[in-house]
Amino acid sequence: MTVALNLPVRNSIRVSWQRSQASLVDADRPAPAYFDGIDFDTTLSRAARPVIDSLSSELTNEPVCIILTDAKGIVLDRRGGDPSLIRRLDSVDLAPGFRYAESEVGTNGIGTALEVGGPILVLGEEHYTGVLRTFACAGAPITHPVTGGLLGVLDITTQAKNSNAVLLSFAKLAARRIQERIIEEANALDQALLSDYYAVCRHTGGSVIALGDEVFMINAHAQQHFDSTDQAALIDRTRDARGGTKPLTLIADLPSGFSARLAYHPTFLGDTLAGGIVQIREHRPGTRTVGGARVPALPGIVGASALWRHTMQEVLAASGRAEWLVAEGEPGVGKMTLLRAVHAYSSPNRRLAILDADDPILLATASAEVESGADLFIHHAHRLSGEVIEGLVDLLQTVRDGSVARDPWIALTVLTGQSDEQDEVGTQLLRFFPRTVAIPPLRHHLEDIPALVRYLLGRAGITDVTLSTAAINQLMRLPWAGNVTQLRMVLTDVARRRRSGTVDLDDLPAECHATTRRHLTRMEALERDAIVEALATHNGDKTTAAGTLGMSRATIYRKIRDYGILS
Ligand SMILES: Nc1ncnc2c1ncn2[C@@H]1O[C@H](COP(=O)(O)OP(=O)(O)OP(=O)(O)O)[C@@H](O)[C@H]1O
Repeated sequence: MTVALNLPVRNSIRVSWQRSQASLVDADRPAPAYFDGIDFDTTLSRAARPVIDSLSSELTNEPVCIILTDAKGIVLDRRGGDPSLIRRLDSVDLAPGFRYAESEVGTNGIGTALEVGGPILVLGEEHYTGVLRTFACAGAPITHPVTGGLLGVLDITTQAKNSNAVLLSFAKLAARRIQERIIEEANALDQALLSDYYAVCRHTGGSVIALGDEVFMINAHAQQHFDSTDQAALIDRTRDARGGTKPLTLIADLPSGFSARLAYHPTFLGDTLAGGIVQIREHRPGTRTVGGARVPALPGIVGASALWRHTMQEVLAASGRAEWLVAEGEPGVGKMTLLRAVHAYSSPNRRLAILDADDPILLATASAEVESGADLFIHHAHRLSGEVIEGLVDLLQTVRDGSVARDPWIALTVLTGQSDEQDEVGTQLLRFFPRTVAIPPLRHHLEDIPALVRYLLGRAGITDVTLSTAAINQLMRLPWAGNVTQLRMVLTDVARRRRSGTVDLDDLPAECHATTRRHLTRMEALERDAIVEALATHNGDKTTAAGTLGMSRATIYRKIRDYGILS
């Protein structure tokens, strides 16, 4: 079907038809996109709920529906309406999750109100697509009363034959009522935040920042204590905490050379997050940097993030003091690599004997090495048997008693959490180690990924391949359950498939297109990879991808969400 753009219609409608045509909207079968995982705990949804509750209670079984959308036209809520109207709305996908943007379904009360930024009534034949011409829709935009930003649309839809001039007044009234509720809620949330902020300022007397939705406050103590460039760095760092619902500690590297620890605590009003309070605690100079000196570059070790440098500093400090050390962390975080590099730096003239817990002659080798004056490193100590642990305890006791010629430095690595769960024997071993350093998982220092990628590619002799910014950004969004080891394997895989040039987002293996942290079974991983492949083959078209996989549209949307596939 073609739309006659020269029909005698209102100017606003004709212009909307022209826009619809320019967007290549299918005038016969519009196909609004579907979005899963809608967040219902937003300022708009919270403010709209009671307004829509009250209006819709009067409209049950009336041929009128109230529809709320977000600023993109995605339907968030649909209420009221008799069964026949609901069926008809379902048949044109005017239902929660579908996007009623003008560019997708042509002229309509929702999309056109968003496009023109004002209220509009679209009556029957004024709709661009044929299937919508049996409806009349009045859409009124809802704007944020403080920022003026567009939040969504309140739309009233009925059948064209029931259309009535008051529809638009009704929609405008409801939109205004929602805006009033947004102000009421914002006031209450800001009050809660302000009261927490003053309480923390009074209680601590230190530097405090309050982070609200629309509010940012930094107290006088912080302004006096930090110069303007350090303040800018602090403010920048608080971005990572904004919106957090759990307490969080962040380290901020300041241009002055100091670093600060930021302790974030969320503030709630009932169940609603009002914002959060950040207390700024300065690190004593020397905790992360010795006398203001930078952490030395260690051969074979990459990473300049605050957290990674802090970790290096802790291991360096223990090794420098010859303090026996346990390095604890998830698999592949770099425990062994870091300990070896630190030892080579701190004690270049001493031999480090590296033993793995699975070594069947570990005990004999360890004794001989210590006797010969070597330092000792036991990797994966959480896997040591009780018998070997007992032998090691005896060996370490002998060393402590001063029975060996030269005091060795001894380090262990254990998997995260294992040092707390050791049995009696393990505890006896660990009591020789006064210091445990947590080696952070890669997801806690994602900012090191660009440097790690360059380093790992170079180390593998892959010099003709670089990663595009989009590909690097994608790597920096992943959970990396296998840490740096997993990153190394991904890069090897990438380089096998592309021997030179720039690796883009689509060249990354399927595991890099999903952000789920859940451990997937083999079958689930295969299914996830098949969905990623199908989406890539069909340029992200979920309906076609679902068809080729023999899935329904609803199933593919659910699986995309479950597997965290980035579409
Ligand atoms: N900061 C880093 N700089 C350079 N390479 C790193 C870094 N961290 C880890 N790697 C590399 O990642 C891989 C895994 O490191 P390593 O074997 O030290 O981890 P691990 O924590 O001891 O692992 P596991 O417990 O699984 O044995 C190695 O190839 C190592 O070179």
